[in-house]
Amino acid sequence: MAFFQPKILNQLLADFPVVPVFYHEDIALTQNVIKACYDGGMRAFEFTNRGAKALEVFKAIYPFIREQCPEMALGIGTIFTVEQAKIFIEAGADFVVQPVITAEVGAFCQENAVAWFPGAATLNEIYSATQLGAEIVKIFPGNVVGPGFVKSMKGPMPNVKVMVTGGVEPTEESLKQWFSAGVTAVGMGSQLFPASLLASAKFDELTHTVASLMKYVEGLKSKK
Ligand SMILES: O=C(O)C(=O)C[C@H](O)[C@H](O)COP(=O)(O)O
Repeated sequence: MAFFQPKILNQLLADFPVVPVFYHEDIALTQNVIKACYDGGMRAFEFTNRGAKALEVFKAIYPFIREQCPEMALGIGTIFTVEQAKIFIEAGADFVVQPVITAEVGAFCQENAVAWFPGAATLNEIYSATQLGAEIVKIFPGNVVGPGFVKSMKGPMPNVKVMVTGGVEPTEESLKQWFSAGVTAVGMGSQLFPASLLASAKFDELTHTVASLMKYVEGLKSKK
């Protein structure tokens, strides 16, 4: 059973609206990354199902998070099937992220009281996702559609909440553009965790970057 129920998770994303998206097969490195993100103020972490060791690493980071980062939710991304959703939910996933919409995955998450963030890149897909029960729809790939897409989409669908991922840059300018376009949250992966940073193991630097991004977003939200 998920530690964070969907309603609480959705609020957590709205309150801490920058979500790190990460995969690595090294458990210790992944734990260091998680702790750095937590210390910098992030409260939801998306680990992606992108490699053969995804389940093994997930099972190791779950207890680490519960012990060392008690206010952080752990989700699983890159889920396509119910079988995949099932094994990660059994391993403790608080939320399930998809690059696509699989209605059966949505239904399975709802039956198990786990927050579900399906991926959409068109208005039809966004609409379908909400009809299937998604409270926050992931817009992916963000760098392809751009902030203008979110702004225009909010015209006919002002109440739909979106989290954009894919190519989101960890800079103030990029955050300003996305949040002023109307996103509820953003996810960021490769640009927040460049290979050079992971190789140098400068986790203090990561905490510092995360803290300044979170502070900047807090400022953007309070201006609204
Ligand atoms: O597959 C999923 O379920 C995902 O969540 C996809 C990720 O959001 C992006 O791969 C992150 O993109 P970058 O920030 O460009 O690294």
